[in-house]
Amino acid sequence: RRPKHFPPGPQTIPIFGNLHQLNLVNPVNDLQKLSDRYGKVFSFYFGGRPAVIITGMEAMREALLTKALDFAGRPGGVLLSHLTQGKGIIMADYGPSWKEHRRFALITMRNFGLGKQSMEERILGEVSYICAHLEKVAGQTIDPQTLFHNASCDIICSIMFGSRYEYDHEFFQAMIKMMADNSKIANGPWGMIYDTMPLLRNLPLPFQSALRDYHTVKMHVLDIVNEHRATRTPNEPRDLIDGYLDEVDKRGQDPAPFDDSQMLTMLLDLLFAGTDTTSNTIRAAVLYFMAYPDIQERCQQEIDMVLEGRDQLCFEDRHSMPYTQAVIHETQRAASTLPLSVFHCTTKDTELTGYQIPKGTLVIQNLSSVLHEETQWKFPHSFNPNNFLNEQGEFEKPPAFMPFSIGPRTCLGEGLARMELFLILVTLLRRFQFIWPEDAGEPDFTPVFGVTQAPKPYKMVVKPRTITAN
Ligand code: HEM
Repeated sequence: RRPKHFPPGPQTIPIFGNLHQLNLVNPVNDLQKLSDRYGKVFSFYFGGRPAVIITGMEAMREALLTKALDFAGRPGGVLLSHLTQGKGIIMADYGPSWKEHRRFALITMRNFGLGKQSMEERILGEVSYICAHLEKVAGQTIDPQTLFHNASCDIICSIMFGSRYEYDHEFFQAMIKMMADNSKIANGPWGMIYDTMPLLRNLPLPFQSALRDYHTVKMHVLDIVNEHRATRTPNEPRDLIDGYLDEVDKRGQDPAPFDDSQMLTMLLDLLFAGTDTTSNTIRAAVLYFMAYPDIQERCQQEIDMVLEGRDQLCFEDRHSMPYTQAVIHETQRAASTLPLSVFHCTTKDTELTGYQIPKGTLVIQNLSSVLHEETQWKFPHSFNPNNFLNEQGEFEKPPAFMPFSIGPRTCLGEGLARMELFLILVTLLRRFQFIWPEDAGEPDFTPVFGVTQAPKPYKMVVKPRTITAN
């Protein structure tokens, strides 16, 4: 039975709660239907555990901005928190350790060039590997998934480890596969079963491989940390790991909360959060370019005009490319890469839209509902860059654009991700034409659900463009 003044929701049954009312392969539509019936803030039982689902922009802003600290916790007892043991950043409890690691990661990424020339160079350097690969396969029909995953992951590796991997490196490939698999398991049916039925956790079910893979990558990253320890010069950080080791030195006898175990989880957090997210968004963008060749061509005309035969692009160029900016943002809106964000929990007894929510309640942000909310968008259900253009054709970002979430737990990598999306997609559009293969049927936009949602695997043909100087 729901507590008094708790948000309303569907009738529960023993053991399952409301789980039987969700399509576990992709629950987003079902959550939207339940909101249509019970309101923007409703409750749902995952087994015996109550969760509050937030739908739509107004309620989202009330929870994550107006009552930011009340809703800034992360839940324990779910697969992701078991993997990370509540350490690092993503699944860390709201408190001093999370705050200091988040601050450290943001400052260090800035010191290694975020917002400065060097981060642009790092990303553009990686883009040259993508272009070299695409030139080799020009005219052939290829699946771009691995290529974009490799590139996104390598950018994070270069910030953390000081060097990138060759795309065919054995460990690199294993790590990328682990991240894609774990993302699918963590928010898919097996993740739900793990989270709601603790009695099944020790059985040999697919979430066991998620736990095993996570440990394998962690051990490899530990080797990289130890190598850094042996070769570093204190106070001359080459990368994020050296920066962390300097921080531990600075803190002397009592380095808390900085230690090896926190560092490893933070490194895996950044790898995990920074790979699939960006790569799946790039893949969605290319799918839309092929499905809407007129939009692709209009971007290319704008890019050619702004760059005027210049070789190199820079992040500042985005201000002169309103249409292309609109297309990239529209991709993020339509792709809704983290449809249910990362789960939160309340840090104290609180209220939302008049309902009472006790401390420790699981909170799920339906970000996808905001990105498609009918009262917030000119064209909520179709792919249309005009969602981000005003009547003068200028780029404008509506307040309901929140793919990175909002509030104190908002995506730590937003700045990096926005720079990557712009530099990678604009360079690719400038150099190549993306063509939907003739024998591939109609493009299918149905997403594959996970912590990070992805387009279904697809094939594409690339053709090098002749850049026209204006
Ligand atoms: C298109 C790309 C990306 C999208 C759409 C995205 C989206 C998100 C979202 C929705 C959250 C959850 C926020 C919340 O709980 O309220 C999040 C958290 C996070 N993201 Fe991203 N992200 C992207 C790229 C990145 C990159 C490149 C990095 C790495 C540098 C990164 C690092 C993180 C971290 C560390 C968190 C946890 C923040 C915390 O708990 O304090 N993300 N991201």
